Amino acid sequence: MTDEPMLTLFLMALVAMLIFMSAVALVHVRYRRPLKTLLEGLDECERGSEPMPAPNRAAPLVARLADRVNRLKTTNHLLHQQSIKDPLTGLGNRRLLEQRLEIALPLSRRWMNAVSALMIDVDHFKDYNDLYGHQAGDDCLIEIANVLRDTFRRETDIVVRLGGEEFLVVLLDAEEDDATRLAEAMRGMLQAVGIPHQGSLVTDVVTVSIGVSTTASGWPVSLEDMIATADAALYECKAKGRNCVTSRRVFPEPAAVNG
Ligand SMILES: Nc1nc2c(ncn2[C@@H]2O[C@H](COP(=O)(O)OP(=O)(O)OP(=O)(O)O)[C@@H](O)[C@H]2O)c(=O)[nH]1
Repeated sequence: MTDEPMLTLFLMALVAMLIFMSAVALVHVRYRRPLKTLLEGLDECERGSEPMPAPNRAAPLVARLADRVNRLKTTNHLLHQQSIKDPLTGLGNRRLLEQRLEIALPLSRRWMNAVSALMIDVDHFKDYNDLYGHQAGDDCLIEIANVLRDTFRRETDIVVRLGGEEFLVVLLDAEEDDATRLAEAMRGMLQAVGIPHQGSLVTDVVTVSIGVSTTASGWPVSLEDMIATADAALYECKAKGRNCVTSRRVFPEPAAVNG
């Protein structure tokens, strides 16, 4: 072989190698680096609620992926919010209550704080619906939810609609007399709002009956115990003629105390 074909071959190999290396560098800059940033961003996202950072000079595909991930995160957040909210009143629902109490009840027990639950039931609500119609009934429930929001304003107050015309409020670090006073305030405020209810046997406006249950400080109790006791207190209210507040203390099962 002469020198000339060898040189040509060498130059061709050099050009091929340069093309290959440029391609590798291009893939690295346009895809690998942004993808790495994207994956690091995904890890960050999983740890916190920060939006996904779009990598600098990202390849269009990678930027679109970051955008999709962010949209999915927003949708997930919205779905979660919807799953813990009552759509009619905007208050929380039972799932929210359970989520918050999972943390709050053990903490309250450890700090020896009393916890109170208020079971709130609208008086003669079936008659209200029958007289004014279902839509008016819905509006009435929304108005009651507003009175609840106005009464229970602490960040730690948990206010939910359990379903139908039943609401539950859980007050952390609230003794029986504080809880009863607040329940009375709510009952009075709703009566003062004066939503007409000509079908009520109590008075001519919408009223509520409230059963209050309070745990003994430092004792283990479950949400079920609190609801059952508040329900029993509510039953007493209804028997006494409605539009009133009755309270009871919650005592845990002996097994729970020993366990
Ligand atoms: N408008 C409306 N009505 C509802 C909703 N959920 C439940 N209800 C009605 O609430 C009424 C509850 O009736 P009852 O459980 O008999 O209670 P009540 O008539 O308030 O009787 P007392 O509690 O004993 O005073 C029923 O007529 C249900 O149809 C709702 O989301 N919207």
